[in-house]
Amino acid sequence: MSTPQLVVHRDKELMAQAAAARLITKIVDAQAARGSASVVLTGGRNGNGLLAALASSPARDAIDWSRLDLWWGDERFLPDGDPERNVTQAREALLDKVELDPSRVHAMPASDGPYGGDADAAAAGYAAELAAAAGPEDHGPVPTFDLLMLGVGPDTHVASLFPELPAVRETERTVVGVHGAPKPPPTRVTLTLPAIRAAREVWLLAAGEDKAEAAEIALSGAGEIQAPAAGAYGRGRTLWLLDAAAASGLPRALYPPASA
Ligand SMILES: O=C(O)[C@H](O)[C@@H](O)[C@H](O)[C@H](O)COP(=O)(O)O
Repeated sequence: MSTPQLVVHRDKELMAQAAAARLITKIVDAQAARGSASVVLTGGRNGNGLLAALASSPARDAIDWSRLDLWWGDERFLPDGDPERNVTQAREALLDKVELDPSRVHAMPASDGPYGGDADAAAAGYAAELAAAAGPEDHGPVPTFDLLMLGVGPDTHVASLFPELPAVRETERTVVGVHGAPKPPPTRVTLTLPAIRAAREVWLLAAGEDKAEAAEIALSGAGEIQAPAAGAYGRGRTLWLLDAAAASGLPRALYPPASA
């Protein structure tokens, strides 16, 4: 378990730009070291804001987009192409603007896909896809992600792991269906904490006043069932990327001065 590190930026816009620059460097370094990179994307405003910032970055094409494996931390269980799906929003923000290898873009199943409207079957199918991509050197039935990003919800949820609901309590399966999520839509598919913790690095994105309480709760020793973000950590590094508004409730000693 890696102790959370915090970086605080002046505002939401700067946080998105700085996180995008950090992501470019992370991917370029992974590709230089291992020939390819594996990244798990998140949905939500902060996650999509980061992707949009990356799309407009002058350094964007330092990444070899053909050697990048993309996975998702969660997905709204809706028909393919639905504007509310995380993959739809990621395509609009970035993915349709770069030359990815389609076989390396692993979207979670849609509700009109091979599993029909069965979110639990869709989750099992995605777990099988992850297991098939895992190698002997990996930690369990998921590939070792270089980076897994998570937007933090105002209630401290990450991915579709909501406080007290069954999915955050899962200790064996890597992907589960979610029913009755408090954040619409109610039916989702999500990685579980064991899958999240297989990542080398986990970045948690929290920008905006509405995330201040969640950051304070998650970083003050709360349990992962009550505060799922508290249970999201990487094997080598856990990094919270915040803006000053989201960090406003944190003890000043917990984080360095906000960037200029
Ligand atoms: O499917 C989703 O809704 C996201 O994956 C979810 O986990 C999101 O990251 C958080 O709810 C934060 O969302 P915002 O950045 O929009 O606050």
